[in-house]
Amino acid sequence: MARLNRSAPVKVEPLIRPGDAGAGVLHFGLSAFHRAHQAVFTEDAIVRGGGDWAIVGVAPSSHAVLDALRAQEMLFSVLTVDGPDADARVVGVFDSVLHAGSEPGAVLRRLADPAIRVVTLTVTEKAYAPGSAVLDLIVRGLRLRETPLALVSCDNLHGNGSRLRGLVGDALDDPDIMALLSFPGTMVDRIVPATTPATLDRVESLVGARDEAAVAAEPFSQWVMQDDFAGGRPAWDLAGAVLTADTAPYELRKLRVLNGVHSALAYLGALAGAPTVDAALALPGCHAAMERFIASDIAPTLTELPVIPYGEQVLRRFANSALRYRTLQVAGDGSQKLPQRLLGTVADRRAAGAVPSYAALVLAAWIRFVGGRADDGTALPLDDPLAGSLRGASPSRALELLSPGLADDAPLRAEIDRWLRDLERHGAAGVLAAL
Ligand SMILES: NC(=O)c1ccc[n+]([C@@H]2O[C@H](COP(=O)([O-])OP(=O)(O)OC[C@H]3O[C@@H](n4cnc5c(N)ncnc54)[C@H](O)[C@@H]3O)[C@@H](O)[C@H]2O)c1
Ligand SMILES: O=P(O)(O)OC[C@@H](O)[C@@H](O)[C@H](O)[C@H](O)CO
Repeated sequence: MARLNRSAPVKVEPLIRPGDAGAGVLHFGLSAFHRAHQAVFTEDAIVRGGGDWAIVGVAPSSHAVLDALRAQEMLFSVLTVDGPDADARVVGVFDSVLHAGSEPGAVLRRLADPAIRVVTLTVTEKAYAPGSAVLDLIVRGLRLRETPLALVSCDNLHGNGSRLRGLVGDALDDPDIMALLSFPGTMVDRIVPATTPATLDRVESLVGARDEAAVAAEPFSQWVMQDDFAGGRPAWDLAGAVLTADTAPYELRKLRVLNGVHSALAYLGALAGAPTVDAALALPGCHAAMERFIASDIAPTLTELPVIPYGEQVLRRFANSALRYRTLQVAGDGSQKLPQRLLGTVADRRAAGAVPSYAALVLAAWIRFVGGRADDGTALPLDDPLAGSLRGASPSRALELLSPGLADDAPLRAEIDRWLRDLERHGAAGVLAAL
């Protein structure tokens, strides 16, 4: 079958074609999530509101997606999957792509280019640290900047806008340039697993061309953002994004409920041998356990938005059997993710004098997971920047690596130890079934 490109005969035409709109957004991280989320919102915004807002994508290190997009003249597909149903869309919103490692000069020129008025990022939690290569490159480019620009973190971090502002401000140390910049907070949400060969085959049959940059995603997609764009923005509101003064309540609810439960399913599921999130949720007792985790531990820490109906919706989304999100993918980088997703819940419940038992179970499952063996003895991979220290660490040391002082909380520690004994004795499936 022919490769997707601008002249390939396809069954699904893109809503816009590369070149129809000039470049206005520079995006770092050609992640699966970016392609299924911001790229789609931005294409819809251009269709409904016009403007030169096509995306220049920057790959921080890997060449794979960049090469595929270049081979396909910037076209790629998004497969929306819902149980047995699937629908494909071809997206033409990319203007061009650059490789940060081998084309840093071109990236710096784009960061200084007045046509670029928004920079977005999906660079994973671990890149938000002083000295990270991608932030260093961005700061080098910002030193050349003379016109207003918004920098928008689209990663799963609480207070992502202020976090990025702090890191950039410290590294830049230049109030005049900082005065040109804004850092709107955002809550981003669409479940987008890593692309598999089955995704590519399904896209091929629906689109009528081979697409090596395709992604699959659930139907649900949400983007809540603070309306603080120093250089203007695409008409994302016309594409369904929610513009609000304060994104914090949305971020907190999403991180603690959706991402917290996702990680719970990842660690418990991986220990029990469940390959995917939907399979973990289907383990006997698991759905009810997650409902209680949300109601008993998470909901009392969130007062501004309804939590229980949101949690029910999240569990329905996780049950989507077509997503096949691997538990091992969600389980990766736990040392970077759990502080965002779980430790706020733990801290708030401890401050209220309660011991969050389900959150303690998730911590125990993570400790057992980093130990490297599933309940049946199968080896588990550990993809984490702290892997070298975590492998072979005692429970106290693992908790200390996650957050200094966590292991010293005696009531919490007793609950984690109780779960560790239960997991050792009965396995994760046995523990869930008995809850
Ligand atoms: N997949 C989802 O369902 C989803 C949903 C909401 C938010 N997100 C956010 O998007 C991010 C990407 O997720 P994905 O599932 O698409 O993963 P992915 O593996 O497709 O993409 C990861 C991206 O991060 C970049 N990256 C990795 N390590 C980096 C580093 N140290 N410095 C700079 N860049 C780095 C990679 O180059 C790649 O572009 C997540 O970390 C998360 O914060 C993902
Ligand atoms: O993308 P990560 O690796 O930070 O986390 C894995 C998932 O929990 C996450 O991507 C969710 O699918 C997503 O946040 C849903 O919007």
